Amino acid sequence: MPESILNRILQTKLEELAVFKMPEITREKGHYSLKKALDNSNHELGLIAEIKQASPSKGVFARSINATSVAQSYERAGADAISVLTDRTYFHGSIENLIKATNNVQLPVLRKDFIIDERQIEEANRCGADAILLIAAALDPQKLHDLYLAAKARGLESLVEVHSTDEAERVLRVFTPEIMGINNRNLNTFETRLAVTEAVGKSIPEEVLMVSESGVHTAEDVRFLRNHRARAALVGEALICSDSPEHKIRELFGEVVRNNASLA
Ligand SMILES: O=P(O)(O)OC[C@@H](O)[C@@H](O)c1c[nH]c2ccccc12
Repeated sequence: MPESILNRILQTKLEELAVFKMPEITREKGHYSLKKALDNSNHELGLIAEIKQASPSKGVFARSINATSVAQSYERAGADAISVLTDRTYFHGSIENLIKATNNVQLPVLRKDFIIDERQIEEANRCGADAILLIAAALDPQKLHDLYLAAKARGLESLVEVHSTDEAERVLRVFTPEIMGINNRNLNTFETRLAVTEAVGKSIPEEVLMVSESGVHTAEDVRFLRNHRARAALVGEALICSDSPEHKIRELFGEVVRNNASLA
């Protein structure tokens, strides 16, 4: 059987953690709430806009980016929150990009990485992050719950990511996260289908804020997700690859607002 990409990434994380050094900085600001920001979105569907330079499936999208100006352009265009990929090896991200984003926007910032150890949460907190990603496919549910509580103890929220009904049910047997993400992309094969949100969403309780992640490219995609109970979308590639992220955000999310306004 071919080795899965997720397993390869997790192996690299273990190697990185073996030589991990905690940054010697202290957090200098309070925490923004991701949940509140998404609940209070001005869009019909909340938006977490992601700073992502490359991915194992698609290669490099943006060779050099200025994380400060990208984060600010997302904020100007009305994003409710920012996600910053910090994995270097597979996604060309960095902790420096996380620090740039948290220092330069007044929005909640999510640290997007493969988090398997409490030290990565402490690091995220020191760098000013407000939330972290916890991936069900990478952690057993009990460990995931431990990390969720370790984040919460530091004032950080967690986006708990699942890709299948089975994964969702395994997490929900242990605890009910406040925010759950349904990744439309399979992290082993990278196949991406928005219908994953439709299917897996059925097993997510009403009170959980449900975020649909990956593969959102058009206003029609946004409408589809909204019609299938998603309350927010996490969008990376479509924004990074457009000439103007601001224009793209309006194209994706503006139309939904206009449609509804015309119904009123
Ligand atoms: O670039 P996209 O297709 O808009 O996807 C963004 C985001 O959902 C994706 O980067 C992502 C979702 N879950 C992850 C876990 C690890 C790394 C990356 C991800």
